[in-house]
Amino acid sequence: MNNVEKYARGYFMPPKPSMKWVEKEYITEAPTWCSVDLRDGNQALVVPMNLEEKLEYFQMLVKIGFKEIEVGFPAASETEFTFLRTLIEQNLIPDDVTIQVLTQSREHIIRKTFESLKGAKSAVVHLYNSTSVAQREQVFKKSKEEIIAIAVAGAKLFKECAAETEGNFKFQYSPESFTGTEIDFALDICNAVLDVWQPTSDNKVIINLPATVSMSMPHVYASQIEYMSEHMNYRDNVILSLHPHNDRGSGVADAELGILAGGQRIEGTLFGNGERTGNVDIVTLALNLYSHGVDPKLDFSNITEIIEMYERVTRMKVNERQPYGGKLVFAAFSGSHQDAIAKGMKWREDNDCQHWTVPYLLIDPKDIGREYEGDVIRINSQSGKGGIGYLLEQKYGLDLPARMRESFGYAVKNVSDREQKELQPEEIYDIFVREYVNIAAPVQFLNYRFTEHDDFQTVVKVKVNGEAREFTGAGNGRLDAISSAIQSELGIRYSNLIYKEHALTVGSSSQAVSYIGITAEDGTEQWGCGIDVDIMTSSVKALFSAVNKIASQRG
Ligand SMILES: CC(=O)SCCNC(=O)CCNC(=O)[C@H](O)C(C)(C)COP(=O)(O)OP(=O)(O)OC[C@H]1O[C@@H](n2cnc3c(N)ncnc32)[C@H](O)[C@@H]1OP(=O)(O)O
Ligand SMILES: CC(C)C(=O)C(=O)O
Ligand SMILES: [Mg+2]
Repeated sequence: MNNVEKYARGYFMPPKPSMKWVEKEYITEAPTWCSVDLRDGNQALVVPMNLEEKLEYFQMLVKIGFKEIEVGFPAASETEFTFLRTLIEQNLIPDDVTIQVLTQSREHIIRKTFESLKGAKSAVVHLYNSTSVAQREQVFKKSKEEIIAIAVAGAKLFKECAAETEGNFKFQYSPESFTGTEIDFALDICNAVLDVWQPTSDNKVIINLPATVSMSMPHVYASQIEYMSEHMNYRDNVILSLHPHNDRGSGVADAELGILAGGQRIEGTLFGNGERTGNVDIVTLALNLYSHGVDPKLDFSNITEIIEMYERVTRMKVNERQPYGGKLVFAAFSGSHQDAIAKGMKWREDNDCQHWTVPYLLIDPKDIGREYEGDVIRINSQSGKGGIGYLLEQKYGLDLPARMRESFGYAVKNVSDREQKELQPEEIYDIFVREYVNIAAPVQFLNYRFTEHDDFQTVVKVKVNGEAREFTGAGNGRLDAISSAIQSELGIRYSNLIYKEHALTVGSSSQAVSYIGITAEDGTEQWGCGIDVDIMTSSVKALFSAVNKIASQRG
């Protein structure tokens, strides 16, 4: 790749850009959203959607809350035309939703477009022609004046057709390839169209400034938008719309800075489907606003359902790292992230938090229908005790002592590392049970009885390697008595007994769970867990589990 001299910047920075948008810190209210999924998105698909698919998609867009929807390019194909007729004739357009259709500035296409709109209560009719240097020179081979004439002729025909067609029509004009157009020429052509349409406060016109191909860094696009916004005639009666594509990966940034610079309306698609690298992703834009505490006026509370429909009817895939929608965007595999998330969640439970501040999670996954369990803390060899412990606690109600979490964390990581795979919660639970719970070999605990005088005396029935035996011992508590019986009968010494117990609130609520940690003579710490309906028995089982780990290592 050594042809860099082949390339040069092809955009036009406005003269003396004032860049007032830089001083604005954030977007204070949602723009008007216009979905172009069924037009720009559809025209980019390998197999464009059929009638039923477009209908299903339209209904989902309505459910999400879009009030403006570009439903197609009616003159393009029979399916496009029939789709629009179906929406109108079957009365499928809610009263508060305005449909939009696109047309080139060519007489027969404009006439066909208005024909398709017969009977529509209201619609935005969208006219475009290309204005960039490259398109003027190479495609249209026309002067600036001739390009303006194409736009003006279309604009005039719009008025004529609208007058002949019953319905309430709003007009929209796009200088297509705006980002490769000299800024003053873009202004001239928009003003020429506005002169024809004569917008008023009751009948505003939409001027849509597309980054048909994104060519610059976002601050340039924002400066172009600000320039147009400040210099355009009839500005009060113009709705300034933006239509970013994502060629440089900056569609979202273009849209956000463009809004700061004066854009009032955004055209985009769900998950950024669209020509080449796509249109700007409205899910991201809307949820970015949401994350700042600004109501986006779109509802993505069931993103899974939206993705299911989107993938089925477009035959596209939502990338796993796609902001908000991607399967992995809330997932934390790495130990320190999991630990911080688990602590952050706990903090929220324990404190009266007004705002969401959980580390690493920009928004609460639950707000868009994602689950903490399965979507957030996921376990592999990069994970740590915090996340693993959190998962055991959330899903199985097992609240391990801190030091046991550490020991268990390493056990789980080792399995994941060895098997080179992610571990599911059930597999983690199985490892826990296998490693710690009610371990009965080589010593199988059967039952105990106590007598109490000055201290507690016990007789514990066990089987050692299958052979029945009775251990006896005494201590100043029941567990202490059993512990001394085990140590003297088995000849095993340990110290630093750590004990924790709680009721099992997940699953069967009548169970008690105990955890015991002991330090063997060689200094290693061993952990055991006992689960039983009786709390005393659960702690004895926990002790035997820990002792069995020392005993089995001893051979
Ligand atoms: C950036 C965008 O997304 S723009 C929208 C793009 N979407 C689409 O094109 C999808 C739907 N389009 C179609 O189905 C077809 O292109 C149709 C039906 C609209 C037109 O079909 P055709 O006339 O057969 O073909 P085509 O689009 O190639 O026409 C090109 C001609 O239109 C002219 N033209 C293209 N766009 C425009 C326009 N916006 N205004 C006026 N003339 C235009 C070209 O200069 C060319 O002229 P020429 O015949 O003198 O060379
Ligand atoms: C028709 C126009 C608005 C378009 O889709 C674009 O320029 O990308
Ligand atoms: Mg486009």
